Amino acid sequence: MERVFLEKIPFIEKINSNEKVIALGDFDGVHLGHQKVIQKAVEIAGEKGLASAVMTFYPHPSVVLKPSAKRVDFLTSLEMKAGLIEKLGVDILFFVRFDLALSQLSPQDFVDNYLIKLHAKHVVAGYDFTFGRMARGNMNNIDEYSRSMFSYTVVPKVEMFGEKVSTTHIRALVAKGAVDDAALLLGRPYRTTGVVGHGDKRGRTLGFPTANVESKDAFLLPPNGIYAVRLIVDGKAMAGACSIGTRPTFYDEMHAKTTVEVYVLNYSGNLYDKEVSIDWYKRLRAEKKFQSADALIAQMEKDKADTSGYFDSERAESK
Ligand SMILES: Cc1cc2nc3c(=O)[nH]c(=O)nc-3n(C[C@H](O)[C@H](O)[C@H](O)COP(=O)(O)O)c2cc1C
Ligand SMILES: Nc1ncnc2c1ncn2[C@@H]1O[C@H](COP(=O)(O)OP(=O)(O)OP(=O)(O)O)[C@@H](O)[C@H]1O
Repeated sequence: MERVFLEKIPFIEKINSNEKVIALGDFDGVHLGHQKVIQKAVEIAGEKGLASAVMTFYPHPSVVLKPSAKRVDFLTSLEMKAGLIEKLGVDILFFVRFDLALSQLSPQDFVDNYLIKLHAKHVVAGYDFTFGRMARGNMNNIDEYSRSMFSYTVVPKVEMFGEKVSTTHIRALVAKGAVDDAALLLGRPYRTTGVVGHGDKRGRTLGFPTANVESKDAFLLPPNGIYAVRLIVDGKAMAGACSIGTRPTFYDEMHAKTTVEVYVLNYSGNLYDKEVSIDWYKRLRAEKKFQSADALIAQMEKDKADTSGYFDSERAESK
């Protein structure tokens, strides 16, 4: 898949002249609704013998339109988003720089300067997609702006649990720890990425060495607690119990710092400085302050058993 960053109009020299079917949207999370929109574009491109493309925006429009609300709750980094879109069979991914100037374009200027210039022959978006200043352009009036240069398809609402599958809903689920429900809407487990740093090295003295995962991207993290996860290292997925929290057994509130640590089941080896991903499957319990290290160890034994139990039953179900 070709990745093209479009910084400023005119960017015409960057564009190949292939006629395209373009799917439009922000696509944070690439959830089931987004997948439907993108798959539709790939399918129509196949039928018409055109190239398939996705147009997305960076940074996220809310970063520009509401700078006061510092966003730290993205479901996917730019890199993850691109990887997921690539898997859907898309030929070209356009990242359009979203700035105030872009937000002020009229719907007609957006259509002229982006869709027509990029040689769109067909456009696909969800039923609630909007474009142009004050969100005046939408899928009911897009035809008025198209200059008869492209046709279009509107993807109807994809629903689950009786409501629209949306990034807003998935963020709310992750934020309350319902990572199992979030996975149903994403079509895969919720994933965060990071690098394994050097923790306090206390874990091994407790008999539970942990990989402390430090993220550079502004991912949304589930709330403090213990989770059944898979840690992905060098392409290999390993079951683990993940603790996210301030370790109240060892640190008082004054010294509390949130860490994300994974105890990988049945593993001994060195994970320091590795780039890893965490797939979040199931919240097991809240974080607690224990009266002694021994009491914490007893609970961690139980967490380990609960994690094994969770993945055993998951395996049995998928057979
Ligand atoms: C499965 C698991 C459950 C944990 N549960 C708690 C807990 O309930 N309370 C707590 O204070 N710390 C908890 N921890 C965090 C431990 O205190 C932490 O792993 C230990 O202090 C080692 O820290 P270090 O990796 O920075 O050396 C848990 C860790 C794991 C792996
Ligand atoms: N559940 C859905 N069903 C059909 N189309 C959808 C659905 N969710 C998103 N889309 C479409 O996918 C594209 C990208 O949507 P967008 O990134 O705005 O996400 P969203 O999930 O609707 O997010 P938000 O919760 O922020 O409104 C748009 O064309 C949008 O209309």
